[in-house]
Amino acid sequence: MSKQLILALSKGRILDETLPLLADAGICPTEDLKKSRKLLFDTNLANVKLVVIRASDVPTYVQLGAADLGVAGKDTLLEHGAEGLYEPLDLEIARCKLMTAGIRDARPAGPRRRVATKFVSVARSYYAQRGIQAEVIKLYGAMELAPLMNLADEIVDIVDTGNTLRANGMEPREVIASISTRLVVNQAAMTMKHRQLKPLIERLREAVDNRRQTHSALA
Ligand SMILES: Nc1ncnc2c1ncn2[C@@H]1O[C@H](COP(=O)(O)OP(=O)(O)OP(=O)(O)O)[C@@H](O)[C@H]1O
Ligand SMILES: O=P(O)(O)OC[C@H]1O[C@H](OP(=O)(O)OP(=O)(O)O)[C@H](O)[C@@H]1O
Repeated sequence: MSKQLILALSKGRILDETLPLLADAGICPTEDLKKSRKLLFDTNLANVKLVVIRASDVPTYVQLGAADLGVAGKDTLLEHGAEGLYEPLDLEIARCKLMTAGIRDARPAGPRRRVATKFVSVARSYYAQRGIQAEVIKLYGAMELAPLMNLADEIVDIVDTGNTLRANGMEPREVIASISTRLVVNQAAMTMKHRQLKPLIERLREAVDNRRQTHSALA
C-alpha cells in the first residue's frame, strides 16, 4: 500500500492563493475547504490528505512530522527557525516584504528603541546585528496602531502595497526580507517517504514554472 502524505496548508490569506496553485498541480480537495468546519480533507489523490491550520502552526506540524509537508510564508519560517525542515520550493505566491516602519518623519528618540511586532525573534536579531538596543514588544495583530498609541517607536511587519502604513500616517523604513510562500518538507519524511514525496514536489514545481512562463509571456 502506498504511504499516506499529509500536506499542511496555512489558512487565511495564503490559502486563497494556494488552492488555485494546487489545482494547477492536479491536487484538489474533494470538498470545499472554505465551506466546511472540518480541518482534515481528502483529495483526488488517494495518498494525499490536507490539513488547514493557523499559518504560524504550519512549521511546527511539519517539523514534528505530524504533517509531511506544508505551505508557509517565509516570514513565518524565519520566525520559527529552519530546524528539521527542508524548503525545496518557492511557490511565488503572497509576495510581500518584512520591514521596519515608523511614524512619518519621526525619528526614534534616544538610544533605546521600542519595537512592536509579531516577529519577535526576527526583530531581535535584526536590531542586534545593527548594534541597536531594542525592547521588543510582542503583539498579535494591528501592529500599525502601536506607534500611534505611543506603545512603540517602530514596528516590524509585513508590507505589500503600503496602504496600511499610509492610512495610519506611517512610513516604511528598512527591508528586512523579501517574502513569498514556500513549500516545506519534514526532513525525516524526505528520506522515509521519498518515493511518494518526489512526484508531488515535482508537480508543484511544474505548476510554479508554468505560471512564471505564462506571466512573463503576458508581460
Ligand atoms: N498584505 C500582504 N500581502 C501579501 N502577503 C501577505 C500580506 N500579509 C500577510 N501576507 C502573507 O500571508 C501570511 C499569512 O497572513 P494572514 O494575515 O492570513 O495570517 P495571520 O492572521 O497573520 O496568521 P496567523 O494565523 O499566524 O496569526 C503571512 O505570513 C505572509 O507570508
Ligand atoms: O501594505 P499592505 O498592502 O497594506 O499590507 C500590509 C498589511 O497586511 C497584513 O495584515 P492583514 O491584512 O493580513 O491583517 P492582520 O493584521 O489581521 O494580519 C500586514 O500585517 C499589514 O497590516
